[in-house]
Amino acid sequence: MSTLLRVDSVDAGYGDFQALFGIDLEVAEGELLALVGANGAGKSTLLKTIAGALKPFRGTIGLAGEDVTAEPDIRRARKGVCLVPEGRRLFPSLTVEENLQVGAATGRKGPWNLAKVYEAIPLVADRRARKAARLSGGEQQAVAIGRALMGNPRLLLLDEVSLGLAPLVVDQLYTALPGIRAEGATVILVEQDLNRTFAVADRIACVLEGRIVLTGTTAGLTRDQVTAAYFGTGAFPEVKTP
Ligand SMILES: Nc1ncnc2c1ncn2[C@@H]1O[C@H](COP(=O)(O)OP(=O)(O)OP(=O)(O)O)[C@@H](O)[C@H]1O
Repeated sequence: MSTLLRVDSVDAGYGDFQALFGIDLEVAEGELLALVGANGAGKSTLLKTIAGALKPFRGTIGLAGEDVTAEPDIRRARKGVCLVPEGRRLFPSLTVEENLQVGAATGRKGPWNLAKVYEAIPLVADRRARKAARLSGGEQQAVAIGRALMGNPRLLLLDEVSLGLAPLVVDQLYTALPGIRAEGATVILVEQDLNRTFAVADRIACVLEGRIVLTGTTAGLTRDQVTAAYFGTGAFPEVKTP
């Protein structure tokens, strides 16, 4: 499979503070990669750097063979890179449907439209006429994913979208994932729940204190290895598996 995303020797952070150190990562077209790591490990920072919301101090970000390091998030969005950040970022005075329509502003052609989003995430369909301000946190999160899909993402970056959500909502989001991939999206997600991670991901990358300390296919890694990498205990394999 061809490489969609290539992160090369990336250092990144905020002002004087360095949060990421020498990140190398490749994600193949169509793959689902899960980023795992403790609070503050640097997962969100990595997603922001990939999305172009944060400019790396050093290193490069390649998308489908093109160096996009210098391109801001808006230009990357037009190329299909879409970040669904932690927390709610909807327009509160707009309805759910209007918020979804905002997502189509990338102008990217593709399989996703309102009907498809409603089919994939029924919870969103049920709330379509409601103002975003009147949604629960979980409902807003589900709409944020729907809005991202409306932009026909080529690379969908989901940052802890299940955080604080009711199990029913999380189930609906995870049930929608295979369909999202079948429509052609490559996905990187941050997920704290290892059971879910192992159930949905093709590959896992563990981030510890700003470094990727372990990567491997879900089938090739054990929970113990991932847990040890998460907490920074135990020995990690010296060589990263493909
Ligand atoms: N806007 C910011 N300004 C300064 N430092 C920040 C900012 N955002 C994050 N950091 C710091 O960067 C480091 C990495 O944070 P990041 O949010 O990427 O971690 P994370 O792995 O996503 O954590 P969590 O699981 O808690 O969301 C942390 O030390 C954090 O305090």
